[in-house]
Amino acid sequence: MLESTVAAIQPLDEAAMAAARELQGRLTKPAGSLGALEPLSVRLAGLAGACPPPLPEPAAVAIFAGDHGVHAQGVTPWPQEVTAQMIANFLAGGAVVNAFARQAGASVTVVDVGVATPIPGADSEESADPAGPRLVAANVRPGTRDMTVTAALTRDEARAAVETGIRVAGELIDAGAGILLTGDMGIGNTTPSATLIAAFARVDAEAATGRGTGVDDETYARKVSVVRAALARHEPDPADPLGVLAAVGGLEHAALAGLILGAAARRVPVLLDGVIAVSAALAAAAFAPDAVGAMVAGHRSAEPGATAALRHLGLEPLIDLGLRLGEGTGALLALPVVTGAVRVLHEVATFDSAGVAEK
Ligand SMILES: Cc1cc2ncn([C@H]3O[C@H](COP(=O)(O)O)[C@@H](O)[C@H]3O)c2cc1C
Ligand SMILES: O=C(O)c1cccnc1
Repeated sequence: MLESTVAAIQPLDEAAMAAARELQGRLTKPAGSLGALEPLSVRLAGLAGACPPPLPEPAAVAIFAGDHGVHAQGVTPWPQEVTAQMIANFLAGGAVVNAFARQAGASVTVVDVGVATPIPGADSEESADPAGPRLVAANVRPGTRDMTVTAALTRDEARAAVETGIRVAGELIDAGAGILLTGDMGIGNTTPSATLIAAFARVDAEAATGRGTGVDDETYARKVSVVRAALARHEPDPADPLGVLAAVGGLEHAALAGLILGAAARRVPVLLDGVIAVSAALAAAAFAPDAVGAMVAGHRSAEPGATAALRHLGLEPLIDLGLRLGEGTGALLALPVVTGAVRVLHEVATFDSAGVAEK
């Protein structure tokens, strides 16, 4: 499934992009006045192979959740159980991602791809709201292994998680989604994110590592040395993305890479959230460079590694609000910007049709 998905990812359609550029030039506004929205609309036309491209509706957030063996190294102040507890919170609709999803009109799908502790209330018989958040049980293993000691995952485990992401993308698109948004939950996951960014974007451990949920100076220094130790132990080869994900990734990172590949193969845009998402996007781009055409960077996370990853991908984030939460929150806040970029091509009059004089 991974190989056939990668093979299905094709370059953007040049004719549709030319048509969108030409249309942008005829709309009743000075050329270029919509800034970053104009090249975004052109790229989405190229992705859809149509001008105008479809409005990116409805939106679906997929939150991939997993735990991390490297938690044992003291890289986060939060207990591992918080991953499972936050899943219960997502399913009850009480997290920030739920508030923003309601605002944006997006569905929420939570995928347990490798949580280590029981999800409170997950086995309850209570009939869930069919329109409410949904849990997909796809646990590959209860958390990764500690990457400072051994590979986090076997190649087969990493592949299973990637293929879960591809499958979820296909299911959401089959159910009608016009855009996918990445979400994550996994206590400790900014550490593998930093390691993936250092490996793929070839930046130093310190440049790739941030303070995550707000660690103190001592924990930050430990975190950088954990990233450095993992890189030294595994010497991950960016030309072998499955190997990199297995050595130093997380199950949610692998699944997010799969979601991105699955969206790109179906030519549906995927709106990236923060540092976890962009580290997974580096893996997706290593599998299939043309997958970058389907990626829209929602926001600039406060994590320094996110900026390094976006630079490597050649993506400019749409918004920059200093967010450092994850869950899909930054992607959801950026969604109206993406919709606006496309809506312009559908609804704005041309100088000709509106009888507005040109300069
Ligand atoms: C209550 C709570 C809710 C969250 N929602 C997202 N994250 C975010 O923080 C975690 C990564 O940070 P670190 O690597 O420092 O542990 C991830 O679970 C991420 O999604 C949360 C973290 C907490 C504590
Ligand atoms: O950038 C993010 O998404 C992020 C940053 C810190 C902690 N969790 C997530």
